Amino acid sequence: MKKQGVLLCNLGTPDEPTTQSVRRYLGEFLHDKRVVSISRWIWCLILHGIILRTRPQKVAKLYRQIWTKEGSPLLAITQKQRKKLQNEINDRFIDQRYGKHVPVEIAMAYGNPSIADGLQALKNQGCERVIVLPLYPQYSSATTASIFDRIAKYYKNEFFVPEISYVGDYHSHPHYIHSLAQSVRKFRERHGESEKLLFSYHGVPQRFSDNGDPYEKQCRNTTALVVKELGLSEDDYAISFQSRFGKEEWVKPYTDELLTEWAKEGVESVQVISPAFSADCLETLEELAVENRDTFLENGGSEYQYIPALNDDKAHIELMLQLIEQRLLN
Ligand SMILES: C=CC1=C(C)c2cc3[nH]c(cc4nc(cc5[nH]c(cc1n2)c(C)c5CCC(=O)O)C(CCC(=O)O)=C4C)c(C)c3C=C
Ligand SMILES: [Fe+2]
Ligand SMILES: [Fe+2]
Repeated sequence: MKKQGVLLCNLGTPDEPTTQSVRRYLGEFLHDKRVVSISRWIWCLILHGIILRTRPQKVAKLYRQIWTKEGSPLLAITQKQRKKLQNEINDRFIDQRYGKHVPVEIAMAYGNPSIADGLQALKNQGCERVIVLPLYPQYSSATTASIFDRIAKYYKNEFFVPEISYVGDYHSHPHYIHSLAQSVRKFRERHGESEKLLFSYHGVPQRFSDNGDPYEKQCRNTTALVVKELGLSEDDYAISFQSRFGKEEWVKPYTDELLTEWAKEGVESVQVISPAFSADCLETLEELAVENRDTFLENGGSEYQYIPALNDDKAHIELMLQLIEQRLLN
């Protein structure tokens, strides 16, 4: 029986909310061809000449607003997810079912702990089979595939490559859909209903969809499935895309524009959920919960509430466990 291990992956975050640390993180992130694919020399000129000179200071200020005692929310939440998942694996005697201890490690595509750190930790524990779970419910080449690239890069220098089982996406997994629907229901039990429910996803350039990246389609499908489970009608909800970066066209509608339109049309209350994020981070805690809230209220809306990501909720850990158990070999 092969010893098996799990690698929980996410995007990554700076080590500190300082200009220097954010510059290092953005430098690594924005050099990835999966994220920005324009001609290298043109992009390096723009990146080093403009973006890395101006953006880090601005973004570090935003990180300082969401930073916690435990560090960046994205990393702190991923660490909690790991701990709870490991406890579940131990408590349910999954180890015994699969013969040997099943360790769970975390890794980030950019920053720390890196994909190489995570794979090295599993190697040190003797894993001959690795289940990679990118915590991106919807597949995108900018996210899921960039983790795949880093895994391949790590093994280029290794003599032994373990068997790898890779979770491509889980955008329509029944337990994921149910967990999202439950999170809306529970939020509404506590805070009451809003006029509109907005499903705001991190966007990608329109070019991605045109070239066959299934991300947008999967976001739309997740929304349709959650809406069906909640029994909402067309007027009750909408889908939108946030976090645009750069000058090209991104998939539409844009979250900030839709919120402005709604507020101007007289929509008074909105609740926003962001299903592409498995952990709250800068894009939800600052952009969605603060910036977009201001946009809605400044344009005439009166109530705006953000529904937190699934984070380390019991149902989310259960979903991860199901995704892993489907892939563990006896
Ligand atoms: C959830 C899926 C994500 C997709 C798809 C995605 C695509 C994508 N992102 C950028 C550029 C930036 N994203 C940034 C932050 C960020 N992005 C995601 C997730 C997805 N990105 C997360 C979880 C985070 C938050 C990280 C944190 O530390 O909290 C940033 C950094 C912040 C900033 O400078 O604004 C950039 C830049 C592109 C270009 C892209 C698709 C091509
Ligand atoms: Fe460069
Ligand atoms: Fe992003």
